[in-house]
Amino acid sequence: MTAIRAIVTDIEGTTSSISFVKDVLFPYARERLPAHVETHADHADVQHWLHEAAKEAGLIEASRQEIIELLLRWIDEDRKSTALKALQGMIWKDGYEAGEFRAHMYPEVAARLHGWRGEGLRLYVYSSGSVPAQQLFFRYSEAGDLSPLFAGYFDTETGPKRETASYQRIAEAIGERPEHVLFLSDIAEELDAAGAAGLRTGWLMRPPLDIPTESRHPAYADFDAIRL
Ligand SMILES: CSCCC(=O)C(=O)COP(=O)(O)O
Ligand SMILES: [Mg+2]
Repeated sequence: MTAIRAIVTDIEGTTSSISFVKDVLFPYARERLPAHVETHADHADVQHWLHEAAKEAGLIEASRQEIIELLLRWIDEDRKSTALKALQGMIWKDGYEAGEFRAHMYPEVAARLHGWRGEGLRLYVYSSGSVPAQQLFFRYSEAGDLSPLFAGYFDTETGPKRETASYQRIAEAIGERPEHVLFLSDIAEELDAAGAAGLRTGWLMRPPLDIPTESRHPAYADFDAIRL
């Protein structure tokens, strides 16, 4: 078997629970998004992402209020829009820094990440959340600051998570042949795309899911079960 030299992990459903993202992070951003956009309307980055959101929706000359309503709808639909994710990340920063929440980590994740680093593997994140949101997530985790463990972060600016070309770009960016890179996710379509790019894959099926006897990607109940 080819040696694994780098691991790229998804966040939601893989290192951390879906419910932390859906029941804590998304409502926090939803509640504060209108006021955040209004009070930061003169900031260049906020203006940029509002413009990008309107462009994505094909809205011409939309008012700020219309774009805010659009973004709230996208939060409800869990749309993986790069513009929405950038704005959500800015709002979550306030929550993390005020100590209102810490990012959930499944119990074995921190020790296993430390273990892989100790074995010389390079670790990366690929999530729909923006790169700044990912950095905050691991910096303010329930298991302490895990951000020093990661060599880099990728978001949808690299491409959608269900497209093969995104994984080809990631392998190229980290300077490894795809067969030396293991991608971990809970979503079969993401793993299919990574596998088609030649990456090794690991499907996290956390309890109460049962590990099937056969599956199209190697399936694991947690990080400790992963065999490199
Ligand atoms: C960076 S934490 C928030 C994650 C997020 O916004 C999201 O949509 C989850 O996407 P993932 O690709 O990690 O499943
Ligand atoms: Mg996921």
